[in-house]
Amino acid sequence: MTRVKICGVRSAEMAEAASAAGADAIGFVFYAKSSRAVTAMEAAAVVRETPALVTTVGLFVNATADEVSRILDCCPLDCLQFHGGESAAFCQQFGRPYIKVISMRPEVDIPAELREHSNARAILFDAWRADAPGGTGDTFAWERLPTLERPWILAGGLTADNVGAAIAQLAPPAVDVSGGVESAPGKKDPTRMREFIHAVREADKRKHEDAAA
Ligand SMILES: O=C(O)c1ccccc1NCC(=O)[C@H](O)[C@H](O)COP(=O)(O)O
Repeated sequence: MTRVKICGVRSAEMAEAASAAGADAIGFVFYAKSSRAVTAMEAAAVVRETPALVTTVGLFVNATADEVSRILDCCPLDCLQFHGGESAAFCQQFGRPYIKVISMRPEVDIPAELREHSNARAILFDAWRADAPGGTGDTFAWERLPTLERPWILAGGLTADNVGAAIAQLAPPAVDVSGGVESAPGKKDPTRMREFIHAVREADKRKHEDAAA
């Protein structure tokens, strides 16, 4: 079954709606320039209310170690996600599993990134844009993805309309969505979250049926 991460959750209501829709994980954006940014205290209040089996993920973009540690002091996140140029040594110092993002800029050296982050719990492939490190709603050319024998997550411009094709073509272990399940920047929409996860489950079902045929 394809796992689903909903990124950019800002309130207990959004977390509850994501969980009710069937999300496996929710992400909190600790990047002040984002319309989805939350403070450590805001995220901590949501994490306290999040059902036990939903994984909570904190996103950082070239934050300092002090900033990450201060957030972890008050917000018991399950996992960290790094969207900038962070080294493996930086990502591993917090004693939490981490997801490393590879932004698909034209010149990215994917094998080198994979080697550097060989201890990452998962690799997330996202679209690249010079003026924003993530959550852009842009897709990228999926044929650029490497074949991987380790956990990875597909992100970048996913919606209820294209996630089925992504699963059929690429069989990602997990998908990540933000803008595609919003009604306005930073506002997660319960109906869109349900539609997105329904599309994921339908694609999983088709894959299962095809494999059995
Ligand atoms: O969501 C943001 O605003 C954001 C800002 C800075 C770094 C990362 C950010 N989001 C990270 C995510 O994991 C998004 O879900 C991912 O980039 C996909 O976003 P979208 O294309 O809108 O589905």
